[in-house]
Amino acid sequence: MSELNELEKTLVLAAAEADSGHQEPVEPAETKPEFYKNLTQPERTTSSPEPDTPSNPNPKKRTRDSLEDSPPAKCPSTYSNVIANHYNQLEEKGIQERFKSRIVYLRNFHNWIKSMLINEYLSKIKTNKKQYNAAIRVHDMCCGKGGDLSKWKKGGITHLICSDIASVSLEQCRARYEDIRNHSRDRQPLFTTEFIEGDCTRVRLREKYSDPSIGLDLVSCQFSFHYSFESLPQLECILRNAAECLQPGGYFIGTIPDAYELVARARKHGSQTYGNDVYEVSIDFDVHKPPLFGAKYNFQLDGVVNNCPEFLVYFPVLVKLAKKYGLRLVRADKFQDYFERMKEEGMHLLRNMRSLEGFPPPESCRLNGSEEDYEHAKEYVGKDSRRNVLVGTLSKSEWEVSSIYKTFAFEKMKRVSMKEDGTPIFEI
Ligand SMILES: C[S@@+](CC[C@H](N)C(=O)[O-])C[C@H]1O[C@@H](n2cnc3c(N)ncnc32)[C@H](O)[C@@H]1O
Repeated sequence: MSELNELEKTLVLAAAEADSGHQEPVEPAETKPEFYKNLTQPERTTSSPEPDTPSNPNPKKRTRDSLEDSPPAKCPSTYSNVIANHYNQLEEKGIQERFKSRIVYLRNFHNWIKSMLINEYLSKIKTNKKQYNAAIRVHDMCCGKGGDLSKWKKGGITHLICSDIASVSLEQCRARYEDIRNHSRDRQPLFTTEFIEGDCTRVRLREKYSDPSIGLDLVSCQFSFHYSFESLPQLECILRNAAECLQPGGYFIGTIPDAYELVARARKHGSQTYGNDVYEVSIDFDVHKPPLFGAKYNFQLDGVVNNCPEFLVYFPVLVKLAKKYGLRLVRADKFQDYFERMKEEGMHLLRNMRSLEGFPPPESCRLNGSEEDYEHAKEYVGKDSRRNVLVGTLSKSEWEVSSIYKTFAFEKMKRVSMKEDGTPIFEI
């Protein structure tokens, strides 16, 4: 059996072991037909609804010309400062420190997922460009400290807009970019950049672009989109930011926690708080009646105290509302399914990025987790008749975290006409 198959099998095994309760989708309480009606009939909705109680989006009749051109939604000031402060205060850890972390392979594995997702959609964009070497313009929305800069470099893009609410992270991103540029020995010039500090759930970012008429090919929002589900106006605002400068055929991609998974685990454990030695989720809403917006929970990873609230992303609402902004869902995959689909193509990168832990560990090394965390790998190796079989895996605890997440990709539709009231109509 090839090494490739071994890796696959072991990871699949880990997934099965860490079965996180694949249950029937959990329907939030407020999937009211009127709400959907309003989402499907843009002319009857408002771009600035009443500050919502999550269960009552309370749409009013729209007064502005078009959904895309309406002003940023007004929403109550709630958690944005808390979130910005949290990220501003995060310590910048060196590579050595990061490598000692209990969740080093989990972080690397998530980085691999992001790399594969970015490559997948950059490849589609390049294929669709008629002109060889055509410019590729990207917006890394909620870019953080610039963890994806090297991915953009490898992807050969032309221009990158980096935006984030946390000024300290954005400065670190800028410094990282300068560092890459100063150390770049490539003959090809590195992509150009612009950095925008702002809350993408409350501010129209286009007004801050150096060229507001820019046509973007890709908008990427990694591990951040869920912050927008605090309220309907915030979701509307981020969707408009994602969509309005995308060219038809361009993509909006990202990674988010899967609401079904978070709620199903709470129900399975019969508790608002659950987790293992590397993560803990504390849910702040009724898991039997989750609201559409503002379903707040706390996600703590690797024992780091975290008072930063996160919000459940109810995916069907995202898909419905995205259509209003001309975004059509292309696909969404749980991380384990995305891995299944991409593992062969990404096997080389998986190794290079050290995204899996070797089992059994080499003599001089210790396992990252406890012995029980590798029972699945032990069992697998034990069943193999060959001697000295080495497999790549994630510890069960880390896999339980990874299997919470999913990828998504939307494509920007062509705007074909406009209703009398200015509502755009997109090609389906
Ligand atoms: C988990 S980090 C992810 C950073 C980066 N995308 C990555 O994958 O490495 C989440 C980021 O989202 C940013 N963020 C959260 N809410 C935001 C908002 N409303 N507007 C802009 N950025 C936001 C945070 O400041 C933080 O940098």
